[in-house]
Amino acid sequence: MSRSKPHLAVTLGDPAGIGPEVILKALADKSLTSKCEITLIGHRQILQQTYKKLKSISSDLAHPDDFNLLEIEQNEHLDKITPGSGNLASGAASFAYLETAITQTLAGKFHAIVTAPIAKTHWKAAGHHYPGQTELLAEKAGIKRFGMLFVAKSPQTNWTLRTLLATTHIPLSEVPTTLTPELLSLKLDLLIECLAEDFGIKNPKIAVAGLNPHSGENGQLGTEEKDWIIDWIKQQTVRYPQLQLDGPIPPDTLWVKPGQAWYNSAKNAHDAYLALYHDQGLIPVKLMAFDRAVNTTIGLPFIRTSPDHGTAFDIVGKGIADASSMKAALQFATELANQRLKNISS
Ligand SMILES: NC(=O)C1=CN([C@@H]2O[C@H](COP(=O)(O)OP(=O)(O)OC[C@H]3O[C@@H](n4cnc5c(N)ncnc54)[C@H](O)[C@@H]3O)[C@@H](O)[C@H]2O)C=CC1
Ligand SMILES: NCC(=O)COP(=O)(O)O
Repeated sequence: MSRSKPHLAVTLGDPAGIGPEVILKALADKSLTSKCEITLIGHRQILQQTYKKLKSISSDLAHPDDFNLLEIEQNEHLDKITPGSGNLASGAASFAYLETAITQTLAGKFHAIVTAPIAKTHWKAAGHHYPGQTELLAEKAGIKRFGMLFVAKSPQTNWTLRTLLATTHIPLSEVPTTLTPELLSLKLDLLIECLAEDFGIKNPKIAVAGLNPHSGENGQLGTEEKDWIIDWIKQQTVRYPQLQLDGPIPPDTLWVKPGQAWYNSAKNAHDAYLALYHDQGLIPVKLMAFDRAVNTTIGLPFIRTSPDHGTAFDIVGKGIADASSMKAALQFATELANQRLKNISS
């Protein structure tokens, strides 16, 4: 693949959700599309329906015919897709879009995949039992080390919030037993590699959240910190002498400094935050940056980014879906691809 601009595969996500809308809105932004080449992966009929429905209520909307489209041939259920309510048909379609994007990317056709959101329940209805797109990407790429990282740049201070989730789509009750020193070491290794390779941060400052209120208050409010998290943190500074690893920081106060860095001044903020479970990391991310955070899968042999939001079935067809996070996902994929191409050539 030799191109002057990164070539991005953009999957439509669940065709009954807001994916097609935020994609057409994002692609109307020429400052984005001039920096990359785009191939959409999905069904032309879905894009045309979205365009027809929204063109009178949404001023900034790209015409689907202006972009390359890799049409998915699997279309026997297409007439059963109802905008605003996903089902087996929309789950089967969104799965096929991503599968195709991965196969083509592994074959060297694209530098990066940008995915619109899917609904996990509809994948399940279609017989695809994955917690999310992340796990399908990892499985098809043949890797076991991967992580879900959220990245957002503050419009106020230009500071970048980076939050890695140690565990993702599992019930809260399974978090304490899923978290192990081995799992945390794997996620930390990935984070350190990613900070160096993609962000040029060689001596990172990383903060680790506690699991329990007040990080357990010396075992009174939970014992995981006392039992092993505190020791694990000490061991990592031996493994990585260049690393500043702070924690376990009580999970409520952990987010005070990133909040200050986001709105006011980046003094004393960390380069990245390791949250121990989904909502511990994503509530602050979405509070600060719902309109611009990007979900990226680290550890893959290719780039994958996605907006931070879901399918938003409740607002489909109203023309009110905000495309900023999709724009940020396209922008970030382009930046990462350029950075990696630069790393290869230097
Ligand atoms: N990357 C992905 O594929 C993701 C998929 N999901 C999936 O999405 C489905 C719905 O999940 P929810 O928890 O309801 O989250 P959601 O993000 O779809 O919606 C939450 C609320 O935010 C609003 N919203 C979301 N995106 C918006 C946008 N771009 N502009 C304006 N308003 C927006 C929605 O209308 C809704 O009120 C689930 O099946 C979930 O699995 C959720 C998050 C990420
Ligand atoms: N909450 C994040 C999310 O649902 C993203 O999942 P994935 O589909 O990117 O694995």
